[in-house]
Amino acid sequence: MTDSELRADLHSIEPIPDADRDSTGPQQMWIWAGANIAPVNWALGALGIILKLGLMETIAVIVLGNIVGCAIFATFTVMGHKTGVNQMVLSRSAFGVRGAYLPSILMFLMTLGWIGVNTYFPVKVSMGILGQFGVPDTWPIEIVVITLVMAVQVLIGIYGFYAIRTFEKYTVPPTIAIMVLMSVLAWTRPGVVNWSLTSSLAPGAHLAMLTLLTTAIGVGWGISWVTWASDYSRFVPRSVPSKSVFWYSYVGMFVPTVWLGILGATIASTTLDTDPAKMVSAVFGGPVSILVLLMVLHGPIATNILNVYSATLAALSAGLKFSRFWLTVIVGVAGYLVTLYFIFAPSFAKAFDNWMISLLLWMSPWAGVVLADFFIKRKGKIDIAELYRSPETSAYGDINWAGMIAFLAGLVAGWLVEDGLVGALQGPISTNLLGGADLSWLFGIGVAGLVYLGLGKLSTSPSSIVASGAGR
Ligand SMILES: Nc1ccnc(=O)[nH]1
Repeated sequence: MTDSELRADLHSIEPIPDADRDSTGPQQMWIWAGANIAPVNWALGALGIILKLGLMETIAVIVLGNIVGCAIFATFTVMGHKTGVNQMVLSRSAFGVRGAYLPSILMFLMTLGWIGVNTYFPVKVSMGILGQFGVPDTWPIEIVVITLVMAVQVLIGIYGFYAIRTFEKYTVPPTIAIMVLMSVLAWTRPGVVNWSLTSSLAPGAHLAMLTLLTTAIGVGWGISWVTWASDYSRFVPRSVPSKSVFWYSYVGMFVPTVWLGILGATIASTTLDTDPAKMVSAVFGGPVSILVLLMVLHGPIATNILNVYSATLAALSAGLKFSRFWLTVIVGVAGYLVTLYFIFAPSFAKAFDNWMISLLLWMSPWAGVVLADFFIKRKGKIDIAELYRSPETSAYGDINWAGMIAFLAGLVAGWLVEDGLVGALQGPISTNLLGGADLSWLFGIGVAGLVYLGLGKLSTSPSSIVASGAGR
């Protein structure tokens, strides 16, 4: 596959010209719904049960957390819609042209990790279903399944936005139908759900776990998508109001995330296990399992095509210039490694929690800085041409130290009040003063945003001059 074959249907990181901005609100909704009708979203709910919350409170954490988290996410889609620019180039206005290389590289690496995370579940479920047909669950067969799933998702992903939105538009509605069928089966059959499951934790540990899971599976889920948001909303024309971009993206992310989280929690309430293969074979047999297999295989593809596409944009935004061929190789290899890590980890639930908590640690302060810069400091007005000038000449500067310092401050603040499952992710304030509560996402965003605005008041950086003369 060469660059020229793809160029026609693929934009890079330049602003999308008005003539090419032909996406719609509903398409944005299908994109985010598709990305979240993924089996990994079952894990969100199952995680609450495995880490010993009761069923109803797990459901409450998922619902209430996502009301907030999806709003934070949807706010970021507005940025791309207003400017036509992808998320990582947009963050140059807060971090400087080369300063933004830092989040771009973090975003690139994290995205490769997600590809592996998303591949774990479908591989496990496929093995469970194949097992019902007599195929043994051995590691060579797992490797074959991982390879097939990885190959398809990487191929679609490198085709870019137009392939993605068309794929999601047609595949998401039937997938939703399967999701509904699964839910009806799971929720109406006797013995599948233990509705009265309550927490076995002592009161103090219980409260700490509620806050930890609010970060990991509640508010954190929406935040975990913010660095992708504008990459897709930049294709929606200016004639569509930003408000409708916000709401379509919100609903697209909220509904499947919450729904599948609840489905995962309810099934886990009796299996008490996150092993998705066990979850599926415990509840669905025969022909239904084939449908479930289809949904399960669709999920990672729908998610990972976004990951592959946005990983490319992040790499380009970091100034890296490598061919699509090498990108594909890197993506494939990294995806394999992370998938293997999860498959061989003794506890998927704990590995997944560590993954979520540690990536939110940098994403929350990043989000705080970017929100404060775009919506408060610049009031939504960006001088787009300046984002693309050389580091020496751009009005946004080479490295904006206010952005960097605020990011670091938010990172430290978030860590101090974080309480993950391993020592490195347990901050002293949380363990010593807060009884183990985790408030990392909130302090990460809040402290980073406030420090950024505070530093802006102290100095008149070149960028604040541009803000007043903003144009498009
Ligand atoms: N939560 C996620 C964010 C980004 N990519 C994913 O695959 N998942």
